[in-house]
Amino acid sequence: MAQVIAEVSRTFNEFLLLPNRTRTDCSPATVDLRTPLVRYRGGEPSAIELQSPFTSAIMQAVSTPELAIALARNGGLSFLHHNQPIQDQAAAVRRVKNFKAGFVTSDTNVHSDDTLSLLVDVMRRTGHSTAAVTHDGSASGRLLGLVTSRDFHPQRHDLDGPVSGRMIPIADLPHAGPDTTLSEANARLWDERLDCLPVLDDEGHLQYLVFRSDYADNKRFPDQVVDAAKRLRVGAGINTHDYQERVPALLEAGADVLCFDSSDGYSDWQAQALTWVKKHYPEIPVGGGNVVDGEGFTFLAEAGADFVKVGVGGGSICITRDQKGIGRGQASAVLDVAAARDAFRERTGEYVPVCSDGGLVHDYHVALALAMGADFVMMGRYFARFDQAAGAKLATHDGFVKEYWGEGSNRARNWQRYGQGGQGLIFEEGVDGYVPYAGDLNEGLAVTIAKLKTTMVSCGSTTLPEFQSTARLTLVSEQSFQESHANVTLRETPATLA
Ligand SMILES: NC(=O)C1=CN([C@@H]2O[C@H](COP(=O)(O)OP(=O)(O)OC[C@H]3O[C@@H](n4cnc5c(N)ncnc54)[C@H](O)[C@@H]3O)[C@@H](O)[C@H]2O)C=CC1
Ligand SMILES: O=c1[nH]c(=O)c2[nH+]cn([C@@H]3O[C@H](COP(=O)(O)O)[C@@H](O)[C@H]3O)c2[nH]1
Ligand SMILES: [K+]
Repeated sequence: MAQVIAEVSRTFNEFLLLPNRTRTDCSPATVDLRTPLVRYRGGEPSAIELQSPFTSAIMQAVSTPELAIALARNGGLSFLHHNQPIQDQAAAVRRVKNFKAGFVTSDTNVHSDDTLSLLVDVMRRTGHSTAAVTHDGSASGRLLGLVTSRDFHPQRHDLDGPVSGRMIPIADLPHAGPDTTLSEANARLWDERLDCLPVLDDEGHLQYLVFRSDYADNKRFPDQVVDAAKRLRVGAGINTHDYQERVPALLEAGADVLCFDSSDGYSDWQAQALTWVKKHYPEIPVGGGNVVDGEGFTFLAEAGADFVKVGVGGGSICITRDQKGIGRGQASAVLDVAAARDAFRERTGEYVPVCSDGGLVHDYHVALALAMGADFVMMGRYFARFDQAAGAKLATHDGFVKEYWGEGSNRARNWQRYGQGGQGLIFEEGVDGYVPYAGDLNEGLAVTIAKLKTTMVSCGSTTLPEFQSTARLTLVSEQSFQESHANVTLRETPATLA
């Protein structure tokens, strides 16, 4: 006979945190959000630590190289999606690993005989006003000169003339060699009063541009997640179909960590694939999932998973519960899995971090997931709203939106699902839609981090392990849920005090 779990399956909206005593040394400035990403033995540090407990979802609409760079600079980590050819995903990994703070690959490039009017078009398209003039018009061609929007004016200069007529030629242009460090480049920008310093290789080919206007930007990220060579860290999603080809290519490209991406990780496919990766590439950490209970967690931890992802059907674009009748309220799932993780540590001495994936609707849900035992969270909708995500930004009568679609939706054309038994996609497990546009990740995530730190201060915790072990949670009734929201008619515009 089927077994019925006695406990009701609960979501984050049903819980609130109780304040604990806050001591005077506990303030947002003293809160430390560091958290382990991968399995470690008690007493030893995790081989990869995040500086803040955020990862971005393994989704086409979310985890681009641009987003991965921005998130790693802010202390988190992205998992680049695998719903693309192996060489394309490897190239995306390389783009993140080759990122050098302050060293920009020029995106506004022309030939010396291109016209000024073409240059105006290129500048309009990229939004940048400094162009590299190279022998082949590419970002890595031999540098012939630089031309900026200040070097010509449509009323003074013939826009049909060549850019070479207005560029500053390389002979007169201060430039630097390939071994230049960022601090050396910045010193020259200030000492020589330059706006831009091109960095060339030994053959005179353009490598990067360093801009004075980025100076403050480079100092802004004290919490970057980097490898031993100070390169940003990046993760990559993999699947249980083509891992024997995909994993070596991703490792070659420099991926720091991998994660199996599946709606249901409690399967022999995933255990076999984990065993294979651990046997052939023991050096690379690899996460597994998704699961929703202790049984699924223990299965994957025993198969070698370096972290386990929790969540079936709770995501904002998910319709798995409607379609397959599979899933569990995310709060119940995280609590159950976290208990199994603690039991696994007791039994084996190994700590296998837990990730709460999907279904985080409000910023405070992140605090709840962490309090319930998650070591870090993964979010799709949240990151899809930012400039750095892949979806197009569209204007509506209510303001801007960004496109966001599920990996199980028709739009994702998820090849491994299409490939089943030679059939196409029989039914969708995700939707295709829009989320409100939220601007730049750097600014949006800073607000979420500030809220999380303030919540932890109210709960009297300066570290995540302390938060997890001392948090007190209460269930909310429908009535008290109503009480939580503002109950006045809101002004259309904020009031200003005289
Ligand atoms: N977290 C969630 O609640 C959900 C997530 N998704 C997302 O949708 C995407 C697709 O997920 P899934 O459909 O679960 O993909 P999947 O590739 O894990 O599974 C697809 C089907 O292939 C089977 N399978 C897996 N490996 C196999 C192998 N080596 N040989 C033969 N059959 C194999 C599975 O049992 C399943 O029936 C993922 O990006 C996932 O994250 C979709 C639905 C729900
Ligand atoms: O049922 C689903 N159908 C889909 O098409 C789909 N695509 C992604 N995912 C999962 O949702 C997570 C992101 O959820 P949020 O947008 O709520 O952060 C992701 O991290 C995934 O776990 C899907 N689930
Ligand atoms: K299963």
